[in-house]
This record gives sequence, C-alpha cells and structure tokens, in this order.
Amino acid sequence: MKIPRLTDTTLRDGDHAISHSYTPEQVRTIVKDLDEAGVPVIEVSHGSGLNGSTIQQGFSKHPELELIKVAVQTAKNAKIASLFVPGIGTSEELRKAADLGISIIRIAVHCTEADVTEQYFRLAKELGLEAVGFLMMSHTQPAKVLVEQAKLMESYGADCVYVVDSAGALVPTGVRERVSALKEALSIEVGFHAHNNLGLAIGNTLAAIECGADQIDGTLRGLGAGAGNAQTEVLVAVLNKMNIDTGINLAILMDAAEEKVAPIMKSPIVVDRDNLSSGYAGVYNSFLLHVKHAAEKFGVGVGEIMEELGKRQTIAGQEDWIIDVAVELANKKGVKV
Ligand SMILES: C[C@H](O)CC(=O)C(=O)O
Ligand SMILES: [Mn+2]
Repeated sequence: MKIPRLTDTTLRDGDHAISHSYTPEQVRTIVKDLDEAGVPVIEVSHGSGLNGSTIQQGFSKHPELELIKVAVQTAKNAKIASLFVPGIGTSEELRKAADLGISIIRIAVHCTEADVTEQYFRLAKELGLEAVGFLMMSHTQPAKVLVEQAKLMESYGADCVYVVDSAGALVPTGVRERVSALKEALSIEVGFHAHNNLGLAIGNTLAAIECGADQIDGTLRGLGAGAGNAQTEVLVAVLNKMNIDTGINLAILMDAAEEKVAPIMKSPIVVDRDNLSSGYAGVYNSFLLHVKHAAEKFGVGVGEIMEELGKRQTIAGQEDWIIDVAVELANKKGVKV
C-alpha cells in the first residue's frame, strides 16, 4: 500500500478549537517537535485560513503572519502550508504568506464552488507553491459531483485535491466512494481530511488510504473543529501496526501531544452529545458555538437545531440560518421569544 504524505494541521484546524489563541512560542515548540518527528508538512494559519482574523471567523490573539514566520524559521525539514478560503483571504495575503516562505497553499471551498478558485490556483503556481484543493463538506455531494469539481481544480493547476469531511458525517463506504472516484478521474494526487464527530476519523482515513489516498491529515490530540480530526499520533501508531512505515517518530509525537498540545486545550476533544448531533445531522463543525448560544437564548435543544440545519443542508457562511431555525422551533413549542 502506498505510504501517504501526512499533513499535521494542529496549528490550523486546531486553531478553531482554542479560539484562535496560539502564541508564537506555542507555534515554535509544536513545529519543532513535529519537524523533529519527521512530519513532512505542517499547516499554520487561522482556522478559517489566511486573513481569517475577523469578527465573523473569530479574532486571532497574535497576527497569523507572525505565527507563519515563526513556523518557517523553526522548521528544518518540514514544509509549511497555509489554508486559504476565497472570500476570506485575498491575493494579497497569499502573496505575503509566500514571501514568508510557505511551500504549500491549501485552497478550500464548499464542494460545489471550485469555479471560484481558478485565480488563486493560477497565482499559487505563479508564486511557485504546491497548490492543494480542499472540497469542503464533501458528504453533501455524491462522488460524481466531487469529480467534476476536482477536475476543475486540476485544470486550474491543483497538484492535489482533498475530499474534506468538514462535518465528520461520512462513514467508510462514503469515503471509499469519493476517494476512489477522484483517484480514478484525476491525474494528480488525492487527499482526505477527517473529522471525528461519528468517532470515525481514524477509520475513515484508513479507508481513504486503502483507496489510494496520497495525502492525509491529522492533528495532535485530535485538536480541531467540533469533535476534532484524526489524531496524528494515533494515525502513525495504527499505520505502524499495519506495516505502513510513515518514517515518523511516534514517541516524539506522543510527547508533543501530551506535553505541548494537551495543556493548551480549553477542554478535551470528545464526541459528546453536541458534536455527535452535529456530525449525525451533517452540519459544518464551526456552527456549534453559535448553535449552543441560540439554543440557550431561545430555549430549544442543540440537537433539534442541528437536525433542522442538516435537513436544510446548510453550508459554511449560512450561520444566520441558525437564529431563524431556533426561533421557528421555539414558536412551534410555544416558547415566547
Ligand atoms: C475552513 C475549514 O476549517 C476547513 C476544514 O478544515 C474543514 O472544512 O474541515
Ligand atoms: Mn477541518
């Protein structure tokens, strides 16, 4: 079985889970450990990508370009990547990150919106970057739609396209359908990015590898949005057990997770009722905090709101629907709003 390239995104997806509060020292020490462990790619940026520090996405404690600079200066062997969401980031931030020395940009859009990424893939290639496409909320579309979108990204210059299970809603069969369809259709690499809302982040990542995924993601201690991601240290341990030698030092990863990441977590990343209801309904992981606030304000259950948002197939950027749904549910229950 082909050994997939691992990207650790503790310092990007994990940014969602610690309210965007990473410090330069935390970035330095985590990059140092990941680099020494032999992790080939480390992603660093605001959880919502370059320029994400806004009232809508959450303000960063430290300017992300400062964090990216520290990461590039610290890494001896690992490549530094950043995430980029068109509409949040602009060409200006992409150029600045490239000037700071990132090697990879991961351009993330909802899985039916690849057509807005063309200018950014072109710019990324002009800047000499490896360009990776992220098809977010991939559970919402069948494999054939993802193939159409991935082929657009390939035509724009993408070097890899990821199936991204943003809601943690996929089961292994759904992962196999999507990853194998992209492997069949593309001449570039295919990746998989998991979330753990159904407790399947590791299992789904293994399913992706079985179907030939060339790139996979993980985070130390699973630190990421919602129920978190596939735990990097567990992923490496399981791959070792399967005689898939990633060349990554497991002991260093375990120490980094235990001694550097766990202490900065605001709470353990668990599949609790809220995260499970979110994944079960197929709702984007960054909705949860807003849903919790609305549930409390309007006297309705988190699960009820999640179920309705899932039925309406809400996607990132439609957080305003949360209030509408909460008010409708409250009215139905005769709760005075
Ligand atoms: C912007 C999102 O956090 C990208 C991602 O990690 C996901 O959709 O999952
Ligand atoms: Mn994610």
